[in-house]
Amino acid sequence: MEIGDPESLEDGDFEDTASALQSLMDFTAGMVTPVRTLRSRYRLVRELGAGTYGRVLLARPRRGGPPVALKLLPRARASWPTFLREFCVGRCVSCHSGLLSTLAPPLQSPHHYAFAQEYAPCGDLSGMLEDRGLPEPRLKRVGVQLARALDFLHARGLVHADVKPDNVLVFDRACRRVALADFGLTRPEGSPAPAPPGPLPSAPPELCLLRPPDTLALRPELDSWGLGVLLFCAATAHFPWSVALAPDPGFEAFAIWQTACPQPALPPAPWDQFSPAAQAFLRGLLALEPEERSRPTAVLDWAGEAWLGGGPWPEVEEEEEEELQEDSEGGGKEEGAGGEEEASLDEAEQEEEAEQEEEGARRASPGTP
Ligand SMILES: Nc1ncnc2c1ncn2[C@@H]1O[C@H](COP(=O)(O)OP(=O)(O)OP(=O)(O)O)[C@@H](O)[C@H]1O
Repeated sequence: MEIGDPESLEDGDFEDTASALQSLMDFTAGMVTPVRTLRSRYRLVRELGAGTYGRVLLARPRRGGPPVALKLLPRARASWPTFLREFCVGRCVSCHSGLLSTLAPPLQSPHHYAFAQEYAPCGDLSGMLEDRGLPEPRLKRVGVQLARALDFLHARGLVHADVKPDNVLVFDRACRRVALADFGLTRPEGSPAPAPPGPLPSAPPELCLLRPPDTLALRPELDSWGLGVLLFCAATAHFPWSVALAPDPGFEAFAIWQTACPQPALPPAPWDQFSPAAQAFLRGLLALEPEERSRPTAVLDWAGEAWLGGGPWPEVEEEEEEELQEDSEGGGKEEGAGGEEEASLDEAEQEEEAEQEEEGARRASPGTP
């Protein structure tokens, strides 16, 4: 069975998905290409970002072709199965435009595991939200694309488990294409999820309440909550709370609104800046009880309605004007599209240099351990 086959996963069968993924990982283990240095394959241009587990570099394949985002997992921190799982999940879901494509072959150098992914020229969504939220047309595009992407993952028995603005990559400033990335925590539905290492604003209450060593079986409802928080962030440029637990004041006000019976005529701030349609789907995605939560595709039912107050939105004029502006400034252009100087040595290159030097030294003195 392939994990990309929804027919065989009608019941979201954990055993089937987990064993299919394990088989794929076993097979892929024999295909990981050893390289003496990553620079033999790629020209490393600059760092795109860094996360908990690794770093991502803009890189140009030496064989030619478009620039890629090279994800490096230091072998000192990432285990072999962790690397294989992230690569295999990424490959399996690469056919969906709302999920970032992972490119073969996976590589291992003396210090890193690595694989390439398609490069998103506009970076991640959190970078677009520094000052203000997205205007309505872009917000809707983000919501619709991510709802479909999550539905695709869930239909294959997988739970992303890390839906947040940092993990949404943007290909153009109008958000005509965005893709969910970072499959480092993606697991078959039903897998045990540990308590988060610290308070996370995108984690649902059931995960925030978990105390080590307890675990929680991963369900798609975890991603529904992540999508609800993400859409709030995309609209307002803020998280609704620091953590989804009392006594966080933002969360308490929301929880009182969610459970009030009868419902008050007006929602509390900041939820009152959303239209009644958006309030309805956000309350569904952010239901406090996981079993009452809407599927991500609930967003699609409301795509024809206004989501924000303050409209009407001059969609065509606004977007076209901005795109023209970007074109004239060269924004969204393929970066490193040939002819550029190789970047001065950054940290990753220095590491690679060190690898080469170490190896040279070992060869020069064969008796040294
Ligand atoms: N394909 C890409 N194109 C452009 N930028 C990227 C790409 N992939 C990653 N980045 C940038 O690098 C950052 C870190 O990437 P990623 O989330 O994959 O790393 P991570 O170590 O798994 O992070 P986390 O701590 O969230 O687990 C992203 O938030 C983004 O800013």
